[in-house]
Amino acid sequence: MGDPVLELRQVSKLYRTGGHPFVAVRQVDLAVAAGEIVGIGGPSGAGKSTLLRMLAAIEPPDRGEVWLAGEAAWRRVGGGLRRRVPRPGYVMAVFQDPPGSLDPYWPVWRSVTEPLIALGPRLSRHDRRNLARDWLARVGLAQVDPRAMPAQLSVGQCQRVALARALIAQPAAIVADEPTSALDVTSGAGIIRLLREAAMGGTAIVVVSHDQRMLDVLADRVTRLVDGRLTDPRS
Ligand SMILES: Nc1ncnc2c1ncn2[C@@H]1O[C@H](COP(=O)(O)OP(=O)(O)OP(=O)(O)O)[C@@H](O)[C@H]1O
Repeated sequence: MGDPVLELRQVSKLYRTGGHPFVAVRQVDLAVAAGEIVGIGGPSGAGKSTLLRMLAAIEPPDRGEVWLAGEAAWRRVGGGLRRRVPRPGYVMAVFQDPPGSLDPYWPVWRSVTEPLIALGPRLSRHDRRNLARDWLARVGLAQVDPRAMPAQLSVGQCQRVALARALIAQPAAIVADEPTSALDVTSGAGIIRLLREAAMGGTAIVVVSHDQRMLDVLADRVTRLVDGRLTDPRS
């Protein structure tokens, strides 16, 4: 088997609020292989979102290491840290606040197709709109005009736009924070199907949620984060 797509090695994260240190994530080890879906449950404030941000190499850990495809994601350069990902769009994140994670001044087509720009293909505005229309249909938003602005969409629709944006560049990994929280049962089932399809295509997926049933249905392996510590996987 090759290197894990995403890996945390003894990762800890500490926040200082009002001068008081608070350990949000404690010595977590986690490795996710290509095509694997890992679910992480746990109570509010357990550190799940913090863990996802570190898996996506958005935020560096204070202790331990994040590895992507067998390479350290953060390198010390001078006095600071430099982020290194194997390629643009290697890991795509879907955050908990879908409207807030879309640029409010961009039409939906632009947000959905943005990850493709970093990968190099020169696409006309016309092509980008058509591609966005296809991907919107795949996430159950065939009725949404790609020229719509985020403010014209519901929270659940924004959540699906964010998922289309994550899927479009066929990333090596997707990390998703409560990806079905704003959706009705049918739409949620559609998202679960899309994530499964992505995993069958080789994408490593980590989903955090309070919804234990959804995690049980979706994931190959479900674990829990409690007070920043990962408990033993249940399967
Ligand atoms: N940027 C930050 N600065 C200070 N404290 C933070 C920061 N981000 C998170 N925390 C704290 O770290 C802890 C874990 O937060 P986190 O959002 O990771 O939990 P969570 O399990 O995702 O919670 P929820 O399920 O409610 O979203 C919380 O106590 C939170 O207040």
